[in-house]
Amino acid sequence: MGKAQKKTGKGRLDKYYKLAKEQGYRARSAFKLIQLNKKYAFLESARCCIDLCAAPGGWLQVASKYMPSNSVIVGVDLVPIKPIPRVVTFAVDITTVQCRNLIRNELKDWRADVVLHDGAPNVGTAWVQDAYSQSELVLMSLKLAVDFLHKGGTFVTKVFRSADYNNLIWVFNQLFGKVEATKPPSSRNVSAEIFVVCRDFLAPKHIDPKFLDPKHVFKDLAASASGTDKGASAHNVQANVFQPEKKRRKRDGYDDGDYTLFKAIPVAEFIRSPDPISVLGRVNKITFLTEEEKEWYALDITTGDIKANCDDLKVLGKGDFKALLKWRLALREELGLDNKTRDTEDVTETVEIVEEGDEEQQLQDELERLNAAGAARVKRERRRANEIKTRTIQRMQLQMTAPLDIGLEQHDASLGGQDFFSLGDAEMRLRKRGGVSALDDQDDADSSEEERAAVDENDSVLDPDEERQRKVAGLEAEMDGLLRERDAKFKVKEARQKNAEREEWHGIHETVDADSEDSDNEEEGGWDRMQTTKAQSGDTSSDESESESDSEEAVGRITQKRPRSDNGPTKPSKRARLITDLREPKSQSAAAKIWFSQDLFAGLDDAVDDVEDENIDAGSFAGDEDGSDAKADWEDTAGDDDDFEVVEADEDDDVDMWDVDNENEDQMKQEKLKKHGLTTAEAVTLAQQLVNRQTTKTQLINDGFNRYSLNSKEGLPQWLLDDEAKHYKPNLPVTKEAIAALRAKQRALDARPIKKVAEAKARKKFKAAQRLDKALKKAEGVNATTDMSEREKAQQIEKVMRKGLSAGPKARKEVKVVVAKGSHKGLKGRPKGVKGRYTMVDARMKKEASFILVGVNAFAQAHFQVRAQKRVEKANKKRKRT
Ligand SMILES: C[S@@+](CC[C@H](N)C(=O)[O-])C[C@H]1O[C@@H](n2cnc3c(N)ncnc32)[C@H](O)[C@@H]1O
Repeated sequence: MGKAQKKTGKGRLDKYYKLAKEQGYRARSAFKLIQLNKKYAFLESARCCIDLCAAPGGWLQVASKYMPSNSVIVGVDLVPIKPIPRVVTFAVDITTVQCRNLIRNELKDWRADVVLHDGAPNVGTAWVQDAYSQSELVLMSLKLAVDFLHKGGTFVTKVFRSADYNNLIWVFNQLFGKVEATKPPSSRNVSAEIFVVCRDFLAPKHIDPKFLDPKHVFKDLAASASGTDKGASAHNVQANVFQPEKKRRKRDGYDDGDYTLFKAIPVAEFIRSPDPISVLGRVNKITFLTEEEKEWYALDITTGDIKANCDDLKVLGKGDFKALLKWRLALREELGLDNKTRDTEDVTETVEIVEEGDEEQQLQDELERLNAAGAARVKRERRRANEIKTRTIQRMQLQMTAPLDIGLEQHDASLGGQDFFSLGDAEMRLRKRGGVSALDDQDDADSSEEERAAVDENDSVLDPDEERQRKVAGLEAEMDGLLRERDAKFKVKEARQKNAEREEWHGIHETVDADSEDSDNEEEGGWDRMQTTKAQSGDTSSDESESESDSEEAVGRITQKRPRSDNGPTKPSKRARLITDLREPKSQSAAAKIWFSQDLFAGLDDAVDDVEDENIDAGSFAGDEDGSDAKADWEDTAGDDDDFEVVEADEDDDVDMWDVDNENEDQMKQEKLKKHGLTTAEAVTLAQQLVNRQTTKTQLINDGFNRYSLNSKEGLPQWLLDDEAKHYKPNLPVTKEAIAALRAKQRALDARPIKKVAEAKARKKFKAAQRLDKALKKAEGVNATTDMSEREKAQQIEKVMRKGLSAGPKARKEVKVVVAKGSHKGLKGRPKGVKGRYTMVDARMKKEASFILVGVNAFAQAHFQVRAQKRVEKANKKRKRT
C-alpha cells in the first residue's frame, strides 16, 4: 500500500469513498459487500436477500446489481431508505417482532438465500456498552436469519473484536456448516470490525433458544471465575518466578479458606513437590523446622545464599530462583529421591539378559522404530511451525494482536485451567526432545519403573553429576524458552517480518487437512478444544502431542472451524451440540479474561505498542488495566469502527488524493512543471478552468477515476500496455485561449537568438568598441599635432571617427537598387538624386534584384570569411615556424 490510511478528516474520504461516488453507491461500505461477494460468490445465485440495517442502501444497491434481475430484495433499517429499484424497504427496528412480521408478510412463504447484516448501533455511549450492543445486534440479526434462511443459505454479518467475539463464532458454528471471518480490503485498518461469512445453513429442526439469547451467549464470564478455576492464579504463580521483577496483583482473590498474605512452607514440601516452580511463585518463605530439615540446612550444598534465598522469596530474582531449583535437584539426589540412574542400569541389564538371543534383530527393529518416530516428529514440528507463522501473520493482518486475542483465549480455554507455562507442559516437551526425561522420575516418585523405562528410552546411563547438570540445564532452558515465548516483542517482530512477505490479502482460510489426524488436533479451536479438553480432563494420560499443540495454539486463530463429527466419543454430534450447555464457554472465556487482565499483559501491551505502534489497534479492547486508554481510543475511532461512510451527493471540497502507486511521481511532476511550466493545451485548459473557478480540484480528482482505474495490469501483454499508454487516454477539453497562450509562448521561445548568433553579435560589438578606441586614440594624436590648421585637424578627426564608428573596414557598403523610371529609363550613368553605390534594375526585377543582392552580399561575406580564415592560418603557421 502506498500511504497509510488516514483516520481522520479528509483521510476518511479515501479511494473507496471516491469510487463509491463515481459508481453511484450511497456508501463506501458497498465495496465491503462487493469484496465479500467476490470472495464467496453468494449473491449471483441468490433469489431472495434480506439486508438488515441497510440504510442508506449501499449494500442493497450491490445486491440489486449482482443478484439475478427478478430476485426479491428486502432492506430494513431504523431510518427510511431512499427507494432503490427492485428493492422493498422498511423503516423498523430489527430487534422487534414488527420487523419479523413485516418481512414475513413481504416474503410470504419464501425463504431467503442470503441474509446480510452490517448493523452498528449508535456509538458514543459507554465503551463496553457499545461493544455489547453491537454483539447483541448481531445475535438479533442471526435470529432473523435462522427464521428466514433456506437450508444451505448464507448469513453475512459484521462483528467487532470484543470479548463476545468467540461466543458469537461458537454459536455460528452450531448453525452453519462453514464459518469464516474475514476483513475485506475496503474495511479500514483502524476499524475493529470484521465480517463473518456463515455459509451452508444447517436449518436444524430444533434450535436451543439459548443460542440466540444474549443473556446466555454473553454471560458475564468474569463473574463465573470461581475459586475452582485456578488457571489464572497459577499463571500468576509461574509469572512470579519467570518474571520476578514485575509486580502482579492478585486479581482472582485468595484461595478458599486461605486469607493470609504471608505464606511459609516447610522445605520438605518444596523438595518433594512435583511442581517446584509453582511453590516458589506462591510462597514467601521456606522454613527448616523439623529435625530432618535442619539436617538439610546443615548440608554443604545448602550454602549461605540458598539459606538467604529461602528466607524471603519475594525479593528474589530469576537467578536466585534458578539456584534454588538447582539446589533442590542436588538435595533430591542426596536423599535418593532421584534414583533414575540406577533404575536405568537395572532396566538395561534386564533387557540384555532377556533379549540376548535375538539381539541383532531387536536392535534393527528398534533403530527403524526410532527413525520413523524421529522423522514423524520432525515433520510434525515443521508443520506446526508453519501453521503458527501463518496464524501470526493472519492475526497481524487483521490487527488482532490485542490482549483479548482470540487465539490466545482459545488456547487458554483449551487448556482447561492448565497453565500456559506449566512445568508439566515443559516436562512433556523436554521429554519429547529426549533431553530431560529424568524429570519424570524426580517429580513423580510414584511412577512405576516400567513407565520410566518406556519414557527414558533415549537416555543413556550417566553419572549422577552429569545427570544433575543435565536436568538443571533442561529446567533452565525450559524457563528461558518459556520466557522467550512470552516475549511480545519477539513475537511481533517475527510476525512483522513474515508479514512483509505476504502483502496480498487472501482473507482467512480455514483449511484442514482432513487426512491428517495431527492437523485435526491443531486446527481444532475455540469451544471445540475446550469441550474436548474438558471431556478428557479426567484422563491424565491425554495425548502428549495434543497438549503440545495446545501451547502452540496460543498464537491464535481467527477462523473457527466447525467441529468434525468424527472427533471421538467426547465430541457431540451436530445435533447433540445444539443442546449444549452454554455455561461451559463461560469458564473458558473467564480464564482468558483473568489471564489477560494480569499486569503481565499490561506490560506486554506496552511492549507491543513500542514495537508496533501503528499496527496495534487499541480499539480492539485492551485489557481492563489499559481500559481507559483503550476506551479513549475506542471512542476516538468509534466512527471508524463502524467504518461506514455515507457518500455525499455534492462534494466541492478539495480532497487529498490517495496516491496508490507511486508516491514520487507527484514530486517529479511538480519539478517538471516548475522547470517547463504547463506544456500541453489540456493542462493549460484545466489550469484556466481552475483559476476561473469553472471547476474544482475535487472534480478534477473525481474525473481521474473511472471503473477501469483500478484494473490490474498483471498478466497483460506488453504490446497491449504500450498501446494503452499511447491511446487509452482521457479526452480532455482544449480551449482556443489555451492554444493561443501556448503558441505565444512558443513564438517567444523561437524569437530567442541561438547561441552562435548571440556570440557573433557579441563579437561584433566588441570589435566595434575596439575600433572606437583606436579611432579615439588617433583623433587625440591628430589633435595633438601642431603642423595642421584647426580646420584640417577637424576634418581629419571627423574622418577618423567616421571610420571608427563605421561597421569596420570590411563592412559591405549598401548597394541601392534603383529603378529607372520615365526619362531615366535606358540612361547610363548615375540617376539623379542617388548617392552611394547603386544598381539599376527594371521595376519588375526590383524584388528579384534585392534577393540577388542579398545573395551576393552573403556570398561576399562568406568569401571574406574564408579569406580571413586563410590569413589566420597563414599567420599561425608563420608563428610556429619562428
Ligand atoms: C453501517 S450502517 C449500514 C450501512 C449499509 N450496509 C449500507 O451499505 O448502506 C448501520 C445501520 O444500522 C442501522 N441500525 C442500527 N441499529 C438498528 C436496529 N436496531 N434496527 C435497524 N437498523 C439499525 C443504523 O440505522 C445504520 O443505518
